[in-house]
Amino acid sequence: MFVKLCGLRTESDVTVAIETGADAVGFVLTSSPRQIDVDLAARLVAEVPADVLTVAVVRGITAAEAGEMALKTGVRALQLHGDYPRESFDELAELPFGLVRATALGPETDVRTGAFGEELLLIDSPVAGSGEQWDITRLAENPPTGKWMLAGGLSPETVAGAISVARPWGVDVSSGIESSRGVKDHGRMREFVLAARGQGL
Ligand SMILES: O=C(O)c1ccccc1N[C@@H]1O[C@H](COP(=O)(O)O)[C@@H](O)[C@H]1O
Repeated sequence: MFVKLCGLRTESDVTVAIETGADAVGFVLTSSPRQIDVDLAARLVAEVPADVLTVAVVRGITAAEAGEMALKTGVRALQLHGDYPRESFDELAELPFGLVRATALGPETDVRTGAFGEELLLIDSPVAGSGEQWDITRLAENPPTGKWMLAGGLSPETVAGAISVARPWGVDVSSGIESSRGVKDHGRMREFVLAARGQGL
């Protein structure tokens, strides 16, 4: 199970994420309690070994702005969160990082990974980064294909059950591994990765 830990803000967050064996780490560059600036993100990205995917997470800015920020940080992937159109992905296609299309599940959502040219698809709750759970049984009506990650209200306590219902390729979490909004709980980061890989208590 591919595991992404998102919203890291400090060197110790990054160190612990790497220790847990997480496959990917996310840095939020736009408005959020977890937002960090490009310079700090670049410093944290530089601490991450090559076998861990580094992801810049953005919402509510143009594709051009997102591409410029991602380039400055040196991340290997850019997560476009929200309703970015196909044209935004086309605009960013030649840049030297992969693209993650992050969207909530609606009746018209294209749930085929790669439909917009992205490498990974992320299906999230309607309010990204809120920690709110959503009805993942709806995925059965419109099952995603390819490499797709499940997010939205996951936690060490819920992730194993969510995986058994939704059968994603990977999982992504932010709120569920925090002690308070924006502050990562290193114990919960460890518990989450273990639980996602079926090694929880
Ligand atoms: O984490 C944020 O603050 C955030 C802000 C803007 C866009 C995306 C954001 N996070 C993404 O939301 C999910 C995690 O949600 P949850 O907090 O676990 O419910 C994950 O995809 C993050 O990349």
